[in-house]
Amino acid sequence: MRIADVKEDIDHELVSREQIDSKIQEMAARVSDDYRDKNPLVIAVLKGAVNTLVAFTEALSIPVQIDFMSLSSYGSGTKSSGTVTVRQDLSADVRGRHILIVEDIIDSGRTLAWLVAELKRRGAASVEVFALLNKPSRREVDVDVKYPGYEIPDEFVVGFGLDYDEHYRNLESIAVLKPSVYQGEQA
Ligand SMILES: Nc1nc2c(ncn2[C@@H]2O[C@H](COP(=O)(O)O)[C@@H](O)[C@H]2O)c(=O)[nH]1
Ligand SMILES: [Mg+2]
Repeated sequence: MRIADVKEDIDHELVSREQIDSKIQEMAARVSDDYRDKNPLVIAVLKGAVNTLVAFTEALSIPVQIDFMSLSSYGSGTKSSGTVTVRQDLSADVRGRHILIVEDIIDSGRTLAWLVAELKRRGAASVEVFALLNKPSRREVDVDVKYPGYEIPDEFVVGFGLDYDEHYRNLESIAVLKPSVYQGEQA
């Protein structure tokens, strides 16, 4: 789906598909070098990171395993509740594994900080992060992102896996949603 298909809901495009693909290729090349001979386990946070995971793992030149975790701190709104809930856990045992987390976006940092700590608690040998988008002005908790994507302003974005209330995930690029779409939502 393209911006033109939902143009009444979109304020403007923020990251084009070409920019997304180019950043993912750049990070995949770095990761392929860094993880050669490490047999990493790539963990994607559902559902928003799915598009990034697929493009990223296809661009790698090393074999990896893939697993998923479904975490929620947002419910159906645009503001984090601050509490991370596990909706679906990993199927893999992370003990002794080199883990690379793939995330769509870092906002407060609470989701990632929780996940990194949890994977270390479970005995991972190492835990690093690739996040396609980052809103540094919103940070509440420090997170170390070894493979950063694009820094974006404090705006609510959708597309390339990111949703508002389960809509817009199949938009091909990343765009700012018009506030009129979500104004009036429950706090
Ligand atoms: N569709 C959007 N989802 C967003 C946006 N900013 C954050 N998020 C979701 O929250 C988590 C991370 O939040 P955090 O506060 O714990 O860092 C992220 O994975 C998304 O699911 C946004 O602008 N649009
Ligand atoms: Mg996410």
